[in-house]
Amino acid sequence: MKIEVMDTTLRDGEQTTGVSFNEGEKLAMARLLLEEIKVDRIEVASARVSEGEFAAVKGITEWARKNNCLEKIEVLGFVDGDISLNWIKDAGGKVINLLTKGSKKHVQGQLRKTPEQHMEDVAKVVSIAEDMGITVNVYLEDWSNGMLTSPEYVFYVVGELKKMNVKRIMLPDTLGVLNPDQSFAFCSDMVDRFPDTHFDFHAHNDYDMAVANVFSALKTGISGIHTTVNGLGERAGNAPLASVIGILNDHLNLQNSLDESKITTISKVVEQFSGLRIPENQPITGYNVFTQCSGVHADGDSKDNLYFNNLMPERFGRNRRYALGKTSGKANIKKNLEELGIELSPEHMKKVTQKVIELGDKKKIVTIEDLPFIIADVLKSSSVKDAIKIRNYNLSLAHDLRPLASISMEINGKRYDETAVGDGQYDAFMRALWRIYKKLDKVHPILVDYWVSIPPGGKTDALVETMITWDYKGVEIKSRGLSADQTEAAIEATVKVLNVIEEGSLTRQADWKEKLEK
Ligand SMILES: CC(=O)SCCNC(=O)CCNC(=O)[C@H](O)C(C)(C)COP(=O)(O)OP(=O)(O)OC[C@H]1O[C@@H](n2cnc3c(N)ncnc32)[C@H](O)[C@@H]1OP(=O)(O)O
Repeated sequence: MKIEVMDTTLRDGEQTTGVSFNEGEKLAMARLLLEEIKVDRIEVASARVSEGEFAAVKGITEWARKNNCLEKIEVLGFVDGDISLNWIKDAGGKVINLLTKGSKKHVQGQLRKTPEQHMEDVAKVVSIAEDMGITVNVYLEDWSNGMLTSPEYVFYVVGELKKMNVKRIMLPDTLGVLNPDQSFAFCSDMVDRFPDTHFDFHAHNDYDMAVANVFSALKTGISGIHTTVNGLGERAGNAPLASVIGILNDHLNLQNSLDESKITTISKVVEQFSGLRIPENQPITGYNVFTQCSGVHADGDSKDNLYFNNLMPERFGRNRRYALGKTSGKANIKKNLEELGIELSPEHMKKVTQKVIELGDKKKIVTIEDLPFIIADVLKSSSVKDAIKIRNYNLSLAHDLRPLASISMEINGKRYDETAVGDGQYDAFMRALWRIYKKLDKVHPILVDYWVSIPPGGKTDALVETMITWDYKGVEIKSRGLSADQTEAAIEATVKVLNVIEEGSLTRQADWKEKLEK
């Protein structure tokens, strides 16, 4: 049996706090959902809401008419005689998803009607719809609570609906109260009592069980399910389309029309339009869910794809990535280097790995974009010895006070301490450093240029590369440092140049270059 998927990103998804789609955005999403993802139906709005919503529905129905898919465009409407129906008709719609009450509590408490009166009102709307040539699907709002507290009412309502010209009956867990066992039991009950009825199940994620509930509901033989892109929707949202695709294809093997390779595109589009970021660990669509962080996993992948599951990223138009950080080993780094087309000697590989782990200790993740900087940094410093070491430093920055630096350093095994103020933290650091040099009667290089960059796409927590140009006895030298912190990167570049100077009596520019760029 083929499962029908109705996506309600444009209606329930828009009921997410703070989310409002404009006319153009709604049309773009409608087209992507129907043309690219190939969902069977979409619910695009609630009737009567606003002029903007009317224009949006009109835009979608005009496009759908030209593309022969008007029956796939659905609009939620109310039990209000012909008001919602006229709104839908004027907007060019052909399908109403009629919001009826699925629990006794709601019919009595909100509409203040008896079940019989409610059914009379519903029958009136269905009959008007028939005259207007509008297809009727019916929501049993609060159906899950109806099954928990007034099942006889639910069975009465469905019995009445079966006498009317209703195409589908939609079973919403409106308040997201069900668990998978209850979803299975209640959907089974509906399917058994009312055979030959098209039932859709509509989950909400209040207990983080929307996808699990969809899984259980689909095992009962219901005909369709509702989803939203990125799990948008009222309160905690609905069942995310991407996760539902995963369980339909991998756990239930149920026939469906969805093209999973396009799911990443629509997720990103909806992320942009809704302004709600996809959590980085969101299954299938999250930025990091196809990233292996641990070195052991990367090693296993290289040997025999030992750490892959069925959710291969390529299915969803994505690639596997290997994170760089303190949990990454050689294998992770090798995978990244392969992607960049770089090969390193075992010795350099070891150094790069050490540097990545060291940086990972300070920063959560090192990205592939950081890697060329790290390699350049490690390779450039590999031929220089370590006669000068900064043991400790303390830099202070306070409002209305000049930055202060206290440093403790080692030169050829001897310790020196100094403190200085400066115009910035790095300036204070350098002044303290040069004081030590002055005491030792050592000539120090003069800073002539200071250049800072972050890898492309880097954020405020990205690695920073500092390139400093020095003049030492008339010779221009460049050194670079790399760190998550700009001042630390500058200090690293400084120590590097001091070590090169300390190492020998090189004076020719070519020699400097050779030392620093090897
Ligand atoms: C399953 C779901 O998520 S349901 C989502 C339904 N969609 C929406 O609510 C979309 C946004 N809503 C709106 O823009 C507005 O609520 C409108 C335009 C639909 C109606 O607005 P208003 O006329 O101002 O009414 P209000 O917003 O206060 O809604 C409450 C009224 O609707 C009635 N109502 C509630 N459910 C239904 C229903 N299924 N059918 C008909 N009337 C209903 C209530 O009884 C109440 O009527 P009353 O004022 O006579 O007591």
